[in-house]
Amino acid sequence: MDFVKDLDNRLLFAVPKKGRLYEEVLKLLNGSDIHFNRKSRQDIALSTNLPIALIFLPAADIPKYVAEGNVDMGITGQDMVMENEVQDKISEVLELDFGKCRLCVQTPINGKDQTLESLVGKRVVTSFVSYARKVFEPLDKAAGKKTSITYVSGSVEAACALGLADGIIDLVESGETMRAAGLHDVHTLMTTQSVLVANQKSSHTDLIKKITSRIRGVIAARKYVLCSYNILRENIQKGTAITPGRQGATVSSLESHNGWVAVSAMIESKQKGEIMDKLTEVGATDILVTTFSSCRV
Ligand SMILES: Nc1ncnc2c1ncn2[C@@H]1O[C@H](COP(=O)(O)OP(=O)(O)OP(=O)(O)O)[C@@H](O)[C@H]1O
Ligand SMILES: O=P(O)(O)OC[C@H]1O[C@H](OP(=O)(O)OP(=O)(O)O)[C@H](O)[C@@H]1O
Repeated sequence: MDFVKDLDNRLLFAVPKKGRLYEEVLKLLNGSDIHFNRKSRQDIALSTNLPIALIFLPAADIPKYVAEGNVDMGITGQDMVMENEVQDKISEVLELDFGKCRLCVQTPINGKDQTLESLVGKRVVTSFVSYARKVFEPLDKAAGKKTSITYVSGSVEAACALGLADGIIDLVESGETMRAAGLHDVHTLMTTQSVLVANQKSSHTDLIKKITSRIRGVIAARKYVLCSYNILRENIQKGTAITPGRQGATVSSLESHNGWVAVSAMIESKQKGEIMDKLTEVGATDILVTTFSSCRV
C-alpha cells in the first residue's frame, strides 16, 4: 500500500509495456530527460527527477485508462484510441511520428473476395472488433446480411489459411506479414501513428504541458539538423536562399577571413544531402551538419 501512497500528487503517465512501441517510447522518455528506475516485473516506476509515475500497460488498454481518468496521460496508437471508442473523451496532444501503419481489410490473393463489400455476410477475424462492427454494420443493413466478426489477439494473418476467416482486418506497415500469409489489402480503413494523449480533466495541466513540450522537442530534433558553412559575403543571399532557417539564418563574420561569413541554419534532416550539394555549387566551404538530441522551436 505504501506504493500507492508514493503515487500521491504524481502525474500518472501510461506507456506501452512491450510490443512495437516500447523501444521507441523508451527513447522518447530518455530524450525528454524523464528519468526512472524500473524494477524487474514492476509495472509502476517512479520518476527520479519529475513528479511523474510511469505506468507500463498494454498499448491497447491505455486509451481506456486515460479516458476514465485513472491515468493523466499516455502513449498509444490512434488505432487503439479508435478501437476503444474514446476519441471524444481524450485529448490527442501530439502525434509522435512513429508506429506509422494502416489498418486494412485483407483477403487471400487468389480467393473470391476482392473487395470490402464482398465480405459482407461472411467471416472476418480481427483484433479490432468494435471498429470492424462499425464498418460492417451499415453494409450488413444495406445487404440484409450479418457479417460474423471474431476476435483474435494476435497473428491475425493466420486466420484465412487456417479456415477461420474469409478476410481479416489488421495493421499493415511494410506488407511483409500480409504477403507471407498469401493475403493482400483490398481496402484501407485508417492510417495510424503513435500519439500522446491526455485526460481532459487532469489536474496536472502544467506538467502535461511540460512533458508535451519536451517530447515535441525530441521529435523536432529528429527532423532537423544544424547546417553551418562559410561563404563569401557577396554570396550570402545565394546561401541563405538554400538554407533560410526556420526563422532566418544566423550570419557572423569570420575574423581571420576578410570578406567571408559563417552561416548556420536548421535544415530538414532528409534534405541534407541535396542542400550540401547546392551549397557547394554556390561556393560554400567547410559545410558541416550537426545533429542534436532535443530542441525547442
Ligand atoms: N507493423 C507495424 N508498424 C508500425 N506500427 C505498428 C505495427 N504494428 C502495430 N503498430 C502500432 O503499435 C501498436 C501496438 O502494437 P503491438 O502489435 O505492439 O501490440 P501490443 O499489444 O503492444 O504488443 P503484442 O502484439 O506484442 O502483444 C498498434 O496499435 C499500432 O498503433
Ligand atoms: O506490414 P508489416 O511490416 O509486416 O507489419 C504488420 C504486422 O505488424 C503487426 O503485428 P506484430 O508484428 O506487432 O505482431 P502481432 O501479430 O502479434 O500483433 C500487425 O498486426 C501485422 O501482423
